[in-house]
Amino acid sequence: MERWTEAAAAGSGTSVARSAGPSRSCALLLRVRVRVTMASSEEDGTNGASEASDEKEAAGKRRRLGLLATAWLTFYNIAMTAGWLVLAIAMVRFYMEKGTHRGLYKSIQKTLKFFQTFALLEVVHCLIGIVPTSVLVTGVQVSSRIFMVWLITHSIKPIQNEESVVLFLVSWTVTEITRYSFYTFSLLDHLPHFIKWARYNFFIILYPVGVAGELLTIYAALPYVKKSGMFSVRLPNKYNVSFDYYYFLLITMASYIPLFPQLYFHMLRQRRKVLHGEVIAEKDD
Ligand SMILES: CCCCCCCCCCCCC/C=C/C(=O)SCCNC(=O)CCNC(=O)[C@H](O)C(C)(C)COP(=O)(O)OP(=O)(O)OC[C@H]1O[C@@H](n2cnc3c(N)ncnc32)[C@H](O)[C@@H]1OP(=O)(O)O
Repeated sequence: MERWTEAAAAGSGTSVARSAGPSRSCALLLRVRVRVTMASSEEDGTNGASEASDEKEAAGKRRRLGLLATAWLTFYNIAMTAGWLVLAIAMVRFYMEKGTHRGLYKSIQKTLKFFQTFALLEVVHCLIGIVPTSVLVTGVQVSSRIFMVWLITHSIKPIQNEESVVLFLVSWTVTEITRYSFYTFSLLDHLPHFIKWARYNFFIILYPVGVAGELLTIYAALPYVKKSGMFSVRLPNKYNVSFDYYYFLLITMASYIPLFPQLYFHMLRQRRKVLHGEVIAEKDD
């Protein structure tokens, strides 16, 4: 039988770490979640009491979040789950009808662009403190997706039929259906175990597969970018500034090396915390 308690490790003893103000996500507060493992619910006979306290905790969490924020997040997560589901259905239908991935991106691009761009709001959610997530981690995750959608796949038409595009599209889609439905059911206090399990297990495979798809797609774009000189600014010009998109892409690819492991290990820590109740001490930002 497990029960969660949260304590701020700033020497303040047992103050609750989950406050919903902007300072929540920005303060360098060390959040420590302590799992109190009880001998067994049958032995101590506290099963009912513990369930009641879980419910109280959930109700307290909702109160702290505020009705408006909860309503907005519920709407947002339902809309995003629906959007990515529409995308999944469109991809499966396309493949079943055409039997090839060629033309797939073109057929789903509008939906993809809309919902992936809408996800910029996630950074706003962190900034205003209505979700307890790091602005930095969310920012890197969302900006790399926006970059892939707008500055790579949308802008460089010849690569839209690459197999690697399918690789990241499928990884993103499965991930997002799971993730947004996880948030929705959590907010509604009816989280099926399978969704929780999927949220914190699928990423183990989908994250590397998605990143491989992204890197291979950028790699495929390099010759076109070099040849066309797109998004590049050459000297001489009146601002005396030069920018080479080709080298920018090489630097971006290299930046996956330090950044991706951080996101992956963040998710592994979340997994240990949520599925196995391990004690985690982590800086929020
Ligand atoms: C300009 C160019 C820039 C280029 C940069 C290049 C470098 C990039 C390198 C890395 C590239 C990565 C590319 C990504 C590829 C893919 O996505 S591949 C597919 C697989 N992907 C994944 O599995 C993604 C996994 N990532 C995520 O889940 C998130 O993006 C995250 C930010 C990493 C998630 O972290 P976090 O939010 O901390 O985890 P959770 O456990 O889900 O949430 C923590 C708590 O926050 C609550 N919450 C969060 N969001 C919401 C919400 N929308 N609604 C309600 N609640 C929310 C959540 O419930 C948790 O609360 P508690 O349960 O109370 O703790």
